[in-house]
Amino acid sequence: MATNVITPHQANPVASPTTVPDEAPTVSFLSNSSTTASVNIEAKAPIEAIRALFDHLHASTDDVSKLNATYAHRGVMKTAALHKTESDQKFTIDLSPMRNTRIPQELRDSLDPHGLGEVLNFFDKLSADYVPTILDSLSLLAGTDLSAAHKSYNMNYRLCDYNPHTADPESSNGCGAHTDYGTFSIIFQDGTSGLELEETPGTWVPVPGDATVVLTGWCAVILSGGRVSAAKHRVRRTPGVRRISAVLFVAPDLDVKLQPLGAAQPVKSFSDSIMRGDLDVETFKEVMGKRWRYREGNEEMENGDSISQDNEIEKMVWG
Ligand SMILES: O=C(O)CCC(=O)C(=O)O
Ligand SMILES: [Fe+2]
Repeated sequence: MATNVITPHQANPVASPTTVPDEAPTVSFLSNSSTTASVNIEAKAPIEAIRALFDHLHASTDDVSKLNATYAHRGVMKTAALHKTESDQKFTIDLSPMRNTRIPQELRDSLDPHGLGEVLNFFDKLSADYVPTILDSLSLLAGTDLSAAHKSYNMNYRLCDYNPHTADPESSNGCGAHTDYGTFSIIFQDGTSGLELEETPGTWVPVPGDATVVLTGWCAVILSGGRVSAAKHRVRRTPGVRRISAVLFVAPDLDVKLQPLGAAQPVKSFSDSIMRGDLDVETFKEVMGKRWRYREGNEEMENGDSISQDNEIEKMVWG
């Protein structure tokens, strides 16, 4: 497999000119405007297990109900795309590693043979193997140590099924344009293209379907004083084509104040409220999550609320 070099600032993601052996892992890049740091992700997501889990749940509304009952607050499997044409046309399963332990054993026993056990083991091992290394690389870009703000492993394990059988099978909207809220996300894909990065406003660059990418999010931008930038991205659907992805989201601890860390002057101009440290991760996550769920079709907005998640956040961050 070619080594894919992905940065949001590159006109075309291209195979690296350096020759790599066939078995070389796909390489992912964290990026800021002038520097890239590479992280070799050798892990391969259990795509077959993820597909099997979705197939089972699509066929068993009973198991979906049981799974969703383990997190009555928001549910675990999001199926709004079944009846809403205007929302993202995909199915999502959000597994919180903190909550996994609370899936009753009986349900684990019935879902593990359909892939759940393999999926959870994959993410648990992935986070143990890569989160510290990636935080170290990001700390170099940020010019400050980020590990102290990430002690509790505040993570989300997300599975996505861009399935042709949704309310609007012809829609190209798989996942609307957004910037992830946390520190970084690792995206695994099943070989199907569709993921795109925004290079300059309005210019979208496709990511090869077999690349594993690490994308930075808003929390990395703020904690690094603007030394790390975050890529806006989206997923386009090809009608009739199924696409499976798996994403590990890593965010700072919930009580961390979102302000530039360390003694160095920020390189971007942040809002007064960010500079004062008024906003903590938990509050930020709540604001981001509301807009996110609206786009996914899982929550209605109040009249007058902005539907554009990034505009709202940009106002909070840059003032
Ligand atoms: O499915 C993908 O490739 C990306 C999904 C994504 O960006 C997200 O869930 O935040
Ligand atoms: Fe994302």
